[in-house]
Amino acid sequence: MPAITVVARIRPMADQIGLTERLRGTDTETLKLPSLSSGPSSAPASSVSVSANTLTVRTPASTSSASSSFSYLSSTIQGSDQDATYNTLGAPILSHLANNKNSTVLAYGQTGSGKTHTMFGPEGALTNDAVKVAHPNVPQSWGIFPRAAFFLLSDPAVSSLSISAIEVFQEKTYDLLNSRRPLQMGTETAAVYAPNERVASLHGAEASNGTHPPGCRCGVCWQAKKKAQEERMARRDSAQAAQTKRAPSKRAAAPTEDNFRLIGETVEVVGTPQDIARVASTVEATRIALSHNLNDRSSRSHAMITLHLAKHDASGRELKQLLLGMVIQGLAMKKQHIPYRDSKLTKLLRGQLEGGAKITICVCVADGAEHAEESVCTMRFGSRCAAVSNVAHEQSYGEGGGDPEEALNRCRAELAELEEKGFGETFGQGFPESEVNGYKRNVATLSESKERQLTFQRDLMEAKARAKRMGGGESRGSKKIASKVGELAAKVAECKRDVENYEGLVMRQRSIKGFVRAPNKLYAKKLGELKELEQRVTRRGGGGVKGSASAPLL
Ligand SMILES: Nc1ncnc2c1ncn2[C@@H]1O[C@H](COP(=O)(O)OP(=O)(O)OP(=O)(O)O)[C@@H](O)[C@H]1O
Repeated sequence: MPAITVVARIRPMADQIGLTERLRGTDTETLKLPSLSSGPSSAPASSVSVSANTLTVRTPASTSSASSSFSYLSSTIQGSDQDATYNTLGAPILSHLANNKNSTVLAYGQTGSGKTHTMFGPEGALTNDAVKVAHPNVPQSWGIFPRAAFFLLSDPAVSSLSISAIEVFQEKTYDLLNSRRPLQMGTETAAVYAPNERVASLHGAEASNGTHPPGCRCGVCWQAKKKAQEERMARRDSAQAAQTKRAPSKRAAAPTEDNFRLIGETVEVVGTPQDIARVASTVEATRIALSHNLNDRSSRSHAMITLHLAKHDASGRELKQLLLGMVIQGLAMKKQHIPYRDSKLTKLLRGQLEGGAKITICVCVADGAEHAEESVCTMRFGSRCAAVSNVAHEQSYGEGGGDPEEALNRCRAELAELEEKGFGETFGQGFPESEVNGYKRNVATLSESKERQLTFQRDLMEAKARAKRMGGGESRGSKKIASKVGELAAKVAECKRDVENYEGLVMRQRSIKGFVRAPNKLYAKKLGELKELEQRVTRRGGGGVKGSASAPLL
């Protein structure tokens, strides 16, 4: 039985939902739409169709003549109905939680494909007014996260509910419920805030200078809105404190149970639908404010919201978690490589992807010719998820039975952790910062190039195996796979050259007397293990992807 259920949500075409889409990285140009048909029609063409649970993406003739069909889905959600979306994605996972299992819903897709809409709802939906109007029901426009929280609140078996929310951006983690304060990955018991780390800066200017129109969605205005909201909350809290003559903080005291605070993030207790709206809109506002101000953010920022619930049952207090994640697909993998395998995101998700947790992945695709290529990438990611079966992850390095690629991912993650703790290489005094940074960049590029090489090597192995199964010949399919094999072989060769170049550079820099100081012994040992594992994986051609429920997915 598959460990992961994959559902597709199709965002209607931009003109059907009153959306003006923009070219990535610019605020001014609108998207140029490649035509799916050779006809003169200027209307944007639909690129996604669904029949039963098979989803077909038609790619524009300019880039490819083929259409791709995917039939691994357990269901599909079309249109804007949030009730239907919750019934398909949220409700089953809540019943799993009721059986005392941790659960995860992950929305994955390109920017603008509807992840936030699915998880939170449309912008501006998370308000007290919406709660009032819908009372006693859940606001119709709300997405899965606030809805799940709403239903958990009304579950008599749930004795307390709290929420934490973090962002993973460029391999750093931030607290979305505490002004995006940097967090450090910690052990379950030793979670701490990262000291002396700068928060990625927002607009320097004062917000709301009177020149912005009402309803303006720029980063400055979002920041101002968030600040005003926080001030309102603080005023409300102190008014309540005066009434009850006791400390009113909505912030929960640090829970004693270790697994409540995996990385030291803020955990807010929620007790009413209004609390849910407040917390959810704070998370949304913090994310959106950032998206206007950090150029590269939209291709690299992921959010994870966790609902922590405590239940009283016969065996005492039970703690369960529902993780709701939004993972942005890196701009069509070919444009930039994001080394997900050893990433923070993977590390954070790993716990959820193991041991009986129910996982539902919602692959989000946007209808429209301009999104077709990205949609195919997203659907391919979904197919990798759907193929995952439950596999134990306990094998340790070097044991004959362990998957070396998985061991490699684990080893990389552990090295990163040691590095964060300051156990890695240090630098001699008197060397300019630019030189040290240049060295670090080279090391990072080297590691990325190795990762790319392994990825392409594995894809090449798979393509070769497929070519062999097809038996060659002149059919269109055979020719296509043969050309894919050639393409991948060229990429592997290119990566190999990069690896050699950067290895040379790094070695030269390391040989400068006094520049690099030896790392801590533990780090050095781990580095040795890493090299050995890299060789093992390279020897077997990148390893297999089958069966891993953690790192290889992301
Ligand atoms: N099913 C839908 N029905 C109506 N509108 C939708 C739907 N899905 C998305 N939208 C709208 O499309 C726009 C982009 O969607 P959304 O912000 O959810 O994308 P996203 O995947 O979260 O993007 P990003 O990764 O950049 O944060 C929003 O205005 C959203 O409300």
